[in-house]
Parts: sequence; C-alpha cells; structure tokens
Amino acid sequence: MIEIKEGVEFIEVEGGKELKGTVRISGAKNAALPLMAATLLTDRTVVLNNIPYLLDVFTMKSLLEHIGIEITEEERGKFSFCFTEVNSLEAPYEPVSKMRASILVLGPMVARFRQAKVALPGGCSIGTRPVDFHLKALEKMGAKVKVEHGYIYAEAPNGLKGTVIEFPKKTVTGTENIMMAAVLADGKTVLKNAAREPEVVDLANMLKKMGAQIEGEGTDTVVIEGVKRLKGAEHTIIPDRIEAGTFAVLSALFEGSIIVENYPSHYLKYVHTVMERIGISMVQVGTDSFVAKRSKNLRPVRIETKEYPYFPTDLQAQFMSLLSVVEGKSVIRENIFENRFMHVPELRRLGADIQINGREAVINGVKKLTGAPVKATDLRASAAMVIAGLIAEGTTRIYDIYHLDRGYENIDSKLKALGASVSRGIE
Ligand SMILES: CC(=O)N[C@H]1[C@@H](OP(=O)(O)OP(=O)(O)OC[C@H]2O[C@@H](n3ccc(=O)[nH]c3=O)[C@H](O)[C@@H]2O)O[C@H](CO)[C@@H](O)[C@@H]1O
Ligand SMILES: C=C(OP(=O)(O)O)C(=O)O
Repeated sequence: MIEIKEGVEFIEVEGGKELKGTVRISGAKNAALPLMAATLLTDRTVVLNNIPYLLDVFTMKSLLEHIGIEITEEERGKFSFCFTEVNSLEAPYEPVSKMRASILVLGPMVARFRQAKVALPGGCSIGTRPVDFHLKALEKMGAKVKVEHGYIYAEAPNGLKGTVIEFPKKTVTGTENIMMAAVLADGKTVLKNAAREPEVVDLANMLKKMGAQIEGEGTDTVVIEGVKRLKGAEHTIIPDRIEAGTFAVLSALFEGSIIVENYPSHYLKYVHTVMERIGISMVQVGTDSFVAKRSKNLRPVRIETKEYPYFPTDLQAQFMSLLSVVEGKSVIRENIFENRFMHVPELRRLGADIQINGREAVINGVKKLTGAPVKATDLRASAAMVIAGLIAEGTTRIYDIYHLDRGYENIDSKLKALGASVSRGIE
C-alpha cells in the first residue's frame, strides 16, 4: 500500500553523484489501469500479474472495490479480481477526481449493467482533457448520456448495439473504454482512427483471453464482434515504456553506467531514432537489458510529440531535461496536450535556458544546471525534475512530489540502488 501524508511532501535530490548499476522496469501504469477496469466485464476471476504499486493503481483498486469487486493480493504484483455482487453503479467524485483513468469504468459498467454514474475525471492538468469522444461513442451505441452536476449519467436499458465509430482524434482511454463497451454489445463495432498504443493492444489481448472477439488491435481500425459473456483469465501486464524511456535518459546522462532491465525496446523504436540523432544508442546487453552508449558530444534535435508509434508526449518533459544540457538549440513541439510545458519555468529555476513559443519550446543547451527548489507540476514533469536534479550541481528540493508516486513504482529505492542521494520530507 502507498501512504498519503499530510502537508507538502518533497523529495530532495543531491546532484552530481555518479549513478551506476541496474534498474528493473515495472509493469505499465497505463496498461494496468484499463486491465483492472476490464475485470468489471465478467463474474469470473481475473488474475493480473506484474501490477505496479502506484497511487493510481490503488485508486483504481478502491474504485473497483466500491463498485463490488473483491480484490486479493496473491503475492507481490499478483492480484485476483472477483466480481461477486454489485455494490454501487456509481464512481464517486473522490477517487475519480484524483485520476483521469477512472473514466475507464464507464464503458464496462454500461456494457455489463446497462447503467453507470461516473464523476467527470481529474488527473494531470496538462490540458482541458474532455471525455466527449467517449460519451459520443456510447451514445452512438445506443446509450442515453447526460452530464449534470459534475457527473456523467449513462444508461442503455436495452443494451449497447454495435456500430461504426470514428474518433475525431486519436484517444487512448477513449479507444479502451469503447473497446470494453463493445465486447459485450449486440453485433459488430468498428472503431476507426483508433489509438495504436501498446497498452491498447495489451487490453485487447487480455479481453481475447476472456473470450472477446477483437481484430485489428494495434492498427487504426479495430473490429469487435460482441459476445454474450466473458470468462476469467490470467494476464501479465507489459513493461512500462515510459518508465523505461525515463531511465534510458538517465543511462545516457550517466555515460552508460545504468543498465535498464526488462526494457521494452520494441515499444521505443521511434524514441530510439530520436536518441540516435542526439548521439545516444540503446545497446542490448542481456535478454531484456539495455544500456545507453553515447557519443562524446551530444547534438541538439527537434522533437515533435505524436501518437504511437511516434514520440510519446509522456516522455517530452524528461527529454527536455536532457536537452537542456546539450549544447546548441533544440526544439520540442507538443502536439497532444495544449498545456504540457509547466515544467519549463521549473527547469529555468535550475538554470536551463528555455523559451516557450506557442506549442514549441526552444531549448538553448547550457553547460550545467544548478540545484534549486522546484515544483513537480504533473507526473512526467516530476520525473523531469528528478532527472534535472540528479545532474544539477547542489541540492534540488522538489515539492508536490505525490505526482511522481502516481506513475513511478519505488522510484526512491530504484534511484538509491543506483547510488543517488534522494530523501523525502514534509513541510
Ligand atoms: C491513463 C492513460 O492511458 N493516460 C494516457 C492517455 O491519456 P488519455 O487517454 O486521457 O489521452 P487521449 O489519448 O484521450 O488524449 C489525446 C488528445 O485527445 C483529446 N481528447 C481526448 C478524449 C476526448 O474525449 N476528447 C478529446 O478532445 C485530449 O484532450 C488530447 O488532446 O493517453 C495520453 C496520450 O498518449 C497519455 O499522455 C496519458 O498518459
Ligand atoms: C498524463 C499521464 O497520466 P494520466 O493520463 O493518468 O493523467 C501520464 O501517465 O503521463
């Protein structure tokens, strides 16, 4: 269990220590959350392995328990989910407001129980992040949906019907939510302009083990033939490509002294092409272990975030920390979220030279960063601050660090094992 403490929690990072050793990548947050929500689709037991111990995972656990799922920790990282009786068809404000992915209970609840009341979701404030595509898709499948007093009310008394849904823009949780709704709908659902992220594919793989009929996952057209019921299954969650990318950046900054184990290189192919342009190669040193090899002088680059298989927005902040010490002018364009540069003023406190110009950040590499008090403004921004703090001269105190615990399992112990000086406190 993860403890939430009173007051403003911070992490203090002592920069300039040589990091080396091996770090193991955990299960993916963004796969674990939809897979946990999918357990609402059956009355049989589902067992999930490789669940990361993250705040978001425990928020999803409480939400599912509130709805009526009995969740047992069989061993570390292995949980069984058994839906015995419906306790509530409401996902209340308290857990939902903490986590964007709570919206993922909507599709399964409407599909299986024909009604749901779900608070409008919260999560990282990196943009307005509406859920209109989820709601319009459910309406097209025959649900009546209204949003009132901060809650989404959806009902489909005669069940959901398969149809063709074209998302106006690619949406990861939207694709997952509607895929889960469609597996129990009557007839065929075609999802066009679907998200292709590995986490969407992981969800489809588990749903197929449960008896769902899905084709085309991982492409932008997914076809789902609804079935009457789903059975139980056991599934192992894929490694977290964003945590892996975060440690790849550290491996590069510490001259290849950090070996990253359980590294899902196949999900990071595009990221690797960007790294190659900077002068960094991820080299395989074991079955699933990789290490960064870098040229003496790293080169500035232009990066644009884009849906999978391209450069993930969830690695943008961490790469900005790296580029802030790469000599020359780099540019990062954020195409997915309109407010995902909140780490820029914080990096500037550490001495980075970065200007924002609309959707683009222009980074002029400096020779070194220097420690300062900063704020973790969102999940990946927190990781960017930790990276910057580790390479800065002196001490960096990062406030509002709870964001980090939403997405990085045991980050303190993983970093300490590499020789970093990190400690937590409360002010
Ligand atoms: C739990 C989870 O998996 N979170 C990930 C997921 O978030 P999430 O699924 O919330 O992000 P989306 O893919 O839905 O968002 C993509 C874009 O579509 C817009 N949009 C989305 C839905 C909608 O109904 N209307 C709408 O306008 C969003 O505001 C955003 O601009 O994908 C993001 C993009 O890779 C990642 O940063 C998040 O880490
Ligand atoms: C933005 C993220 O998470 P969420 O969608 O859960 O807010 C993230 O994982 O970087």
